[in-house]
Amino acid sequence: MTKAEPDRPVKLSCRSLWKVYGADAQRHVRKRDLLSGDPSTVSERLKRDGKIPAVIDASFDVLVGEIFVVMGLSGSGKSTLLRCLSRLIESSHGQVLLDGEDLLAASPQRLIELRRSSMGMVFQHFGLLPHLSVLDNVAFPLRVQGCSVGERYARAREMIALVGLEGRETSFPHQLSGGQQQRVGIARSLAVGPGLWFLDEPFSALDPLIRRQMQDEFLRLQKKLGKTIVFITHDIQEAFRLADRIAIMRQGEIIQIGRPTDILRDPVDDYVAQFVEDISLLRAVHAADIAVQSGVDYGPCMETVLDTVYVEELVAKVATGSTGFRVVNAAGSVVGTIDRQTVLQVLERDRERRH
Ligand SMILES: Nc1ncnc2c1ncn2[C@@H]1O[C@H](COP(=O)(O)OP(=O)(O)OP(=O)(O)O)[C@@H](O)[C@H]1O
Repeated sequence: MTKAEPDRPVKLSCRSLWKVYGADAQRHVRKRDLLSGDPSTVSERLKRDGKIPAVIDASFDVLVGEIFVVMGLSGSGKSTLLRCLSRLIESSHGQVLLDGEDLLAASPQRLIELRRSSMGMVFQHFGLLPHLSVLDNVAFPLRVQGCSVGERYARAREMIALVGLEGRETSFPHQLSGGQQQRVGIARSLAVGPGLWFLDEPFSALDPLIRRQMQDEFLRLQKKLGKTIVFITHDIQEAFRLADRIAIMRQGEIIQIGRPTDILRDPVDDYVAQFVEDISLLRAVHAADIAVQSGVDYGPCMETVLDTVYVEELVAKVATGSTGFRVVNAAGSVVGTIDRQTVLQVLERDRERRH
């Protein structure tokens, strides 16, 4: 298996993926044409020929256990990319490897198996079966897999509890709010225990408050489950809240891939810089990003914090008297320290870039 980081194997690998729409594109777009020049020139040529290059030469790796967010404006190609990755549609060219297995070469039978056992999918429109109860909706994919009644109801109840819908097992979709329906969709997609989870704008039909709650819920679930996730959104705030890494798409091309803090610090061009100008550094930079290996003791008002907390939290602590921080990871090992001054510098930098 390829390794992008020493201890994080690659779950999903996408190599030079293209999807071109248009009359007879599948027949008329030849692979050698796609490879006949630099991708931007090829894509301009395709457009002149009346084709729509929806995904242009996309390459990236998604690591085991990471939330990989694909972000872009409407029409930038996000859904098309996701559909090519899950092979809901056929790409025009490229390679998609799931745990090293070439998905684009998989037989229809193998694809069905993979979809049933290894991939979960959640879409914006919840896609629940209206005539089935919550319990039966969640148990449905297990029925398709051929699990016994006892087994599938037990698992479905477990998933319903996981998404906080205990007590609503006998309700029907129309009796639930949008947020609750999406929870059922999430429970259903998790029922088969997929290692890879595709989410296409799962919260965008929800109003802002519920959306925020669902994002928190999603992060809580992910902490527990540690799935590998490809998450599509057009909402930059959502992308920055959820992502381990973000891929930014513009007109079919991925123009930057990076951790939220790297994108903020070093946007690849003015387009990306404008996109992220409203994002607060305080909610994008984590303690781990500014910790240094110094071993300095900042005295009795030094606090211990997790490496995943945002600087926003550190600012609040500094305001109430903290003199510095000892930063630890989830296993409790010290990864570094942060002095009060560094926290205040991030605050200052955030003020400068937003004024
Ligand atoms: N079946 C199709 N036939 C022709 N063109 C298509 C088809 N599906 C998508 N497109 C075009 O491909 C481009 C990318 O569309 P896509 O739906 O992937 O974008 P998106 O970023 O997901 O947009 P949104 O956020 O609005 O869903 C658009 O120009 C769209 O019009």
